[in-house]
Amino acid sequence: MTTQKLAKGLTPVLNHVASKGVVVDMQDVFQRLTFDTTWFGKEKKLKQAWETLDDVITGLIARKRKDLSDGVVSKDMLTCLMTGQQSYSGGFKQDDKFLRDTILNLMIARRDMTSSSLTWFLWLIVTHPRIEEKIREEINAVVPESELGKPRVFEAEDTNKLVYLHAAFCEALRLYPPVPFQHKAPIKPDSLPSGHRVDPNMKIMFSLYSMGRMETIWGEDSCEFKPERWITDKNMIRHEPSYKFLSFNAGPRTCIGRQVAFTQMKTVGATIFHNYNFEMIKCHIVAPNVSIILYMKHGLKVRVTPRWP
Ligand code: HEM
Repeated sequence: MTTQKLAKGLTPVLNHVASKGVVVDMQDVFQRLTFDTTWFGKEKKLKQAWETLDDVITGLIARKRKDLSDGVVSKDMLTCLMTGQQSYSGGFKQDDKFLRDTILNLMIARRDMTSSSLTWFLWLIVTHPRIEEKIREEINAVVPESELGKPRVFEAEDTNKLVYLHAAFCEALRLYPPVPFQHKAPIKPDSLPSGHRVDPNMKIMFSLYSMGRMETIWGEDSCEFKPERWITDKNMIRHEPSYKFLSFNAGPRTCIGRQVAFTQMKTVGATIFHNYNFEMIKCHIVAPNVSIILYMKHGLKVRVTPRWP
């Protein structure tokens, strides 16, 4: 699913729930949106599911290999991986098992991380009206005058100038990292900067969730949702080192989908806040679940109303 389709796929669903006046779980909507796996039924055994995925992915790789040998070169991630372009693959050609695992990773990573981020982001914005207003002001400034006050689906190109929206996503990811904790093991005995000795039998756990809220890392207002902290005096996104802002991991296994994720999230963010108002359901409890992905335990139940007739 391309970035544009992601935002386009959302509007018919939201128009429908708005017209019926029903309560909708936006976490569920975002999860369905970001991963189209209807062909991969829940009742299937894991082995069968793996074989199906294997067949599909092997077919994709074979088709791409034929395209490449016929001289058809397109600008997608699989082409980059297969032709060994530096930015995606580290500059060497990949074997089929590596390609298959990477494609699977891309499919799964996309669904879980992006839908988790969108869910927390939406909740944070709806519960911070001042920030919601600023996001809408910024969105209005990029909409051509002839299209103001009308429904609109945003595309990747529209989102380049949305600095405040980008900052709001960074801030949501800082406070609610979709991967809330990680572990690493040293390949040989070593000592940490703290002086603690570590060896290959040990696993070092660290909590990204806690690190995103530590005063020693982010300052006294570390627990506040404040997109402004990400914006420089020149109205650009402030660069934070990946070992400080760890939501995309750091080092050699860092997320390769970071830019794609921001573009997708911004097209969805701009589209939903331009077109709809969201109202939280009273008494609905928003709480994180205990899992390797930071979902909302009870989903995100809201009512949706269109902003334009
Ligand atoms: C907000 C959205 C996203 C977040 C927060 C995120 C975060 C992460 C994190 C923390 C890892 C490291 C996982 C680990 O070491 O166990 C990772 C890896 C990865 N991500 Fe993302 N990701 C996001 C979106 C995406 C998207 C949209 C794609 C694909 C287009 C993607 C592709 C990948 C891949 C392929 C890896 C594995 C890299 C490797 O192991 O070499 N991610 N991501």
